[in-house]
Amino acid sequence: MRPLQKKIIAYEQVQPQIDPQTEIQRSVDFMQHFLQVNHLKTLVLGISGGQDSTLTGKLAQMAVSQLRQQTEQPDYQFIAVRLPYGQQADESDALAAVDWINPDQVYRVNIKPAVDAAVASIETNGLTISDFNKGNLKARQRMLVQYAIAGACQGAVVGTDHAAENITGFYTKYGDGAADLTPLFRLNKRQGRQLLQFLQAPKSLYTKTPTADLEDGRPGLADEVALGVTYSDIDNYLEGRTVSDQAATRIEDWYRRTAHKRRLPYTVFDQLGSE
Ligand SMILES: NC(=O)c1ccc[n+]([C@@H]2O[C@H](COP(=O)([O-])OP(=O)(O)OC[C@H]3O[C@@H](n4cnc5c(N)ncnc54)[C@H](O)[C@@H]3O)[C@@H](O)[C@H]2O)c1
Ligand SMILES: Nc1ncnc2c1ncn2[C@@H]1O[C@H](COP(=O)(O)O)[C@@H](O)[C@H]1O
Ligand SMILES: O=P(O)(O)OP(=O)(O)O
Ligand SMILES: [Mg+2]
Repeated sequence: MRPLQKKIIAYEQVQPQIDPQTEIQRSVDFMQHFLQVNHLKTLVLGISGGQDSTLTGKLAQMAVSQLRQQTEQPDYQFIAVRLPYGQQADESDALAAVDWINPDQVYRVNIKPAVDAAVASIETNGLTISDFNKGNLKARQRMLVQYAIAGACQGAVVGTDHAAENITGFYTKYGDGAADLTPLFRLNKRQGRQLLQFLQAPKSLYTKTPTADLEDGRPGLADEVALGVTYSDIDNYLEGRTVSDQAATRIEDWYRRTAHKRRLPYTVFDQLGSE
């Protein structure tokens, strides 16, 4: 195994094989424990219609439903948040995901007015906000809304980050990368799919092409196209298998370039340039 591969696997804590039932219970137990020790009542998560939020949302709903039964406290709840930027092209997938999760509450906030207003205000200073940059602003606006909801409901924001996204830093810093707990951490993309299959999710939701869908000019751009490497290669790498030198180099390049996202902000005590 490549030396950096070994180091990354140790950090991401991915197992080469999993038992889906065990991992489902592990994430559910973790979320319940998190709520109880922090005296919080609500889990909040944006549901996009993609694989990761479908799985995380289902596990969050399972966690609070069981907790209500076990504790006889009715105030534990899961709030699913629909956060389209105007009209979402794959709205039907988002509705199918919400339908399957069957959340206690569903809120809907159109982020378009806030995002467009922010871009317009910033641009009055003579700056141009690129479509890519605006995409990250959308992700941050979604996070802002989720934190406002959590703040109003004794809640915590759940993140959907998992090993295959974490290793590549394929998320917006302080956007979808910001959360209070990440119950999928340790799983790669195919293991998340395994959990959805075990839970008998609609097949279309776990066979769907993963997309951040952030850019106006490239709607539904596949993560794998943006990354230049497939999830299959990333998953194999994380399971300690051999992948082509080209794929490994690409993955390790993403890993190095995004080191700043997997840590707290730099301070005067940091050795800059040492990562
Ligand atoms: N597919 C899409 O539609 C789409 C659109 C936008 C973004 N994305 C993805 O979302 C992710 C986010 O994009 P991003 O990483 O360009 O933006 P980001 O906002 O997550 O991170 C960039 C910011 O991090 C900070 N930063 C950069 N390098 C740093 C360093 N070495 N040390 C400390 N801070 C540093 C800077 O503030 C910079 O603006 C990417 O993986 C991108 O591909 C996808
Ligand atoms: N359109 C969306 N509605 C609600 N929540 C969303 C939407 N798009 C993204 N999200 C949330 O962000 C994460 C990350 O998405 P990626 O596809 O991995 O970029 C997603 O899991 C949702 O929680
Ligand atoms: O985060 P999601 O739910 O949008 O899943 P994907 O990353 O597969 O688009
Ligand atoms: Mg997505």
